[in-house]
Amino acid sequence: MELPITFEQNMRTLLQDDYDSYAACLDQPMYHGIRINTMKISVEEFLKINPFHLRPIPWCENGFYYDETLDKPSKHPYYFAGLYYIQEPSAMTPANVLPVEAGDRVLDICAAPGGKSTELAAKLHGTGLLVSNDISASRAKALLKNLEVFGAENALIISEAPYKLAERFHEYFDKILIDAPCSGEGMFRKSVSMITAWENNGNQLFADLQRSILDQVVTMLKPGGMLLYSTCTFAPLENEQSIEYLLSLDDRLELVDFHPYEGFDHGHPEWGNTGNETLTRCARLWPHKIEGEGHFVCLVKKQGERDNRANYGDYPVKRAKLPDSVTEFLSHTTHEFHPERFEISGDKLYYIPESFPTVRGLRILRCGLYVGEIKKNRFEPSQSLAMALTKDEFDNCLDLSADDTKVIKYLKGETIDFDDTSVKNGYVLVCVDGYPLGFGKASQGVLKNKYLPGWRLMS
Ligand SMILES: C[S@@+](CC[C@H](N)C(=O)[O-])C[C@H]1O[C@@H](n2cnc3c(N)ncnc32)[C@H](O)[C@@H]1O
Repeated sequence: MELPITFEQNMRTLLQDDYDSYAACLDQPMYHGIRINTMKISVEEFLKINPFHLRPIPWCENGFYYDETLDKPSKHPYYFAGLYYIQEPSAMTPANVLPVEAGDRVLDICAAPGGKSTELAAKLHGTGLLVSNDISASRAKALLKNLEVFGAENALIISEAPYKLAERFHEYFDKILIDAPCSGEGMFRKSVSMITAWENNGNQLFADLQRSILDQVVTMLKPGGMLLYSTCTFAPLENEQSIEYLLSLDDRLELVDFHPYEGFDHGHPEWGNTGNETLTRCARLWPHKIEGEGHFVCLVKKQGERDNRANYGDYPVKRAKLPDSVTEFLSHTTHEFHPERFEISGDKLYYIPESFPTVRGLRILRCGLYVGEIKKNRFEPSQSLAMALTKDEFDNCLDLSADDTKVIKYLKGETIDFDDTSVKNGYVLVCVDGYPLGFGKASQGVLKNKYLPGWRLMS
């Protein structure tokens, strides 16, 4: 692969004798992975129904390599059921390393399109709060979709500049992930357009951006909380030196040693400016040392006592009496809903997470779970509700097997005929091998398609 001369010189300086094996590996095919959504299915259960050629990714319990010459996971119905996320293997490390606990308030500040947020949501498993933010409104829409497909109910999806969040969320979060915008030197094998972008932008532009994000993020972390910084680039200016900058912002911050996986390199104090030996606690993933494209990852703790009692919500839910049409619909599901957390906004019904902040004035894409639309005398359940349910939680399901041609027809938005006599007229939760895909409306063996038009399978 032809690399920019300056980049090559930089890498030769960093890698020295290893440079040739790095350059040679760029001519090999890249690695592809899927990460199982443990909120919907355990790894063990997935492996029982797995249709792909999988191999475990050593550093991620729920991550697997697939064979892209044989497998097309983005076309499989299980993808539409949210059973996994397609992700470059080394990019699985950050959300895997951040020790998210049940009930945590978690911020993912550069979250789109959701590769890490979907795993953070799975780790929270419906507890606590996930605030997923991305400054790009268009990218935040993809983030929203991916979190909805995953079945996340407890997410607040925002598109704001970090300073706007810092004004609102002082020492608010238990865990923060900063998957920083970067020069993407670990993406060259994935896309040659990244090489052109590198030539146009260089490293300094991103180093400045990273520092401006770190300035804000550090004030939002609770004492006793942890933050994880990651990039998919190799330049010390955007890695060790960004961390030196971060550590200079607050005396309470210190690097945490996390389990060193085989093949991971440590951070390099000699590539920084301060000689801080604890930089060895960072991890570097190199594409010539592991089966992945490369990453930089480090975990930082803010010393102090963590006050978990502060994890209450201050969101003033405007409790409204639910219309009969909603109550009737909800009588068909055993999904756990606390009546005091429903909110009606216009004709839309939302279910607000327990720990929820006041969000007025922020550019919000979603507050909690969008449950559905209240029409004149009826209620239309949403696609996101279907994705948040399990098959057992709805009393009228049409369960199809993955190789049934009706599944693809359903995903394409077509009306389907069925002969399952146990399916009653009215709303039906359509499932593939027991995992929900969306709703339909049945009448005498014909299913009117309610799969969200924007999500439909195109080819
Ligand atoms: C490396 S990507 C994030 C990838 C994402 N974490 C994932 O795993 O799917 C960096 C993201 O940072 C966003 N970004 C750039 N500048 C930002 C800023 N000042 N504040 C928040 N997000 C920013 C970009 O829009 C981009 O989506």
